[in-house]
Amino acid sequence: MINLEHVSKTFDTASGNVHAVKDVSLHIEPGEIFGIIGFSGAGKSTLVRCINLLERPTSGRVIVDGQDLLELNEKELRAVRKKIGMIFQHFNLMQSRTVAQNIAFPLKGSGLSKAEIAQKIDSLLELVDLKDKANAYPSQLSGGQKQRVAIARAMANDPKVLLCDEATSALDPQTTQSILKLLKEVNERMGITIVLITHEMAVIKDVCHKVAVMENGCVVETGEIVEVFTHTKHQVTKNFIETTSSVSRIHELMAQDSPICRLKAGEVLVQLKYDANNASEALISKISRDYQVDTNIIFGNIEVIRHTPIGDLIVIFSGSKEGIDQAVECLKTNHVSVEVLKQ
Ligand SMILES: Nc1ncnc2c1ncn2[C@@H]1O[C@H](COP(=O)(O)OP(=O)(O)OP(=O)(O)O)[C@@H](O)[C@H]1O
Repeated sequence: MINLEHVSKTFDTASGNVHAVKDVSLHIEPGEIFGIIGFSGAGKSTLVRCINLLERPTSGRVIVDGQDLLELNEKELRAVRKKIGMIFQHFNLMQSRTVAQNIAFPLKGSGLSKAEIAQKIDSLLELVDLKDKANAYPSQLSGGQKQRVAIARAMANDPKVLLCDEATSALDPQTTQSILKLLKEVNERMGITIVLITHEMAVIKDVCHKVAVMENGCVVETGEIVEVFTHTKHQVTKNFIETTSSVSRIHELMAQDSPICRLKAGEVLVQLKYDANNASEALISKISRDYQVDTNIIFGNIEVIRHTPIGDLIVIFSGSKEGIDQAVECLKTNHVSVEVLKQ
């Protein structure tokens, strides 16, 4: 659906060049919810704005639904942009217009009759559950309701793609959940491809199928969400995942030299990560049997991401050095991620 090929964007500023996006290539499948996560300034917004050419890349290709956007003239680009809706952190609603007028705005020049537009607004209000607010003004709405209006407006032209730039960052956790649920519904019911920027891993975990992690203008890691959570490659990704997991407390406990992670001679403290396909319980009894390695589970966490249970365990292995090495190898061969924290 969306192909970004070697996309770079450099801003020419008074204080020199800013390389906001550096040689990014991404492939986003139709119907996918694709998350882009990174800390402030990583280049997320610039990259997403390259998808509808709100920013023109300095180099590279942007292909949406088979069309190379950089080769289109203004008129062709306007037509393509209608099929790419966008929502923003601060909603960008027109304050002097009602909810219904805001939603109707993108339908100007669409050729639809007044009755057809009224019907369309009605069904969009129903979709975002705001039927009773058609004549309200944005100032009379809560943040979550404003974002619902923005979603309805972005959907007015039946887009194929919806770009969400920090769409939940200004909302409280409960409202965030309700907006994410609505985005999931839009994706599942209408098959709309969603590209979602955030700096919160919890948002990615809740709704995305795939994720790209950005740092300093580059994509440093990308993949299926379960794979990225269970076989994390890059330190930035680890830092983001730690914000959503209680298991990361182990690092604090180690720094405090807590008694629960003090080791006796020959013991090793490890973190195991696994998904439902390689559940570690059976493997733990296997390594105990085959290599005489005892496993003491200190604490752990199991959560369900994209219908897949993902486990994260902190354990102490005790046994011979050779036995522990073989046990670690056995776990890795069975696709359990093993990180030695202390030995
Ligand atoms: N129009 C612009 N002119 C000059 N520099 C810009 C412009 N837009 C963005 N930048 C710079 O590009 C870099 C990436 O910014 P961008 O907004 O894409 O990052 P981000 O990851 O979305 O950050 P945030 O989460 O804070 O929005 C930053 O250093 C920013 O200052």
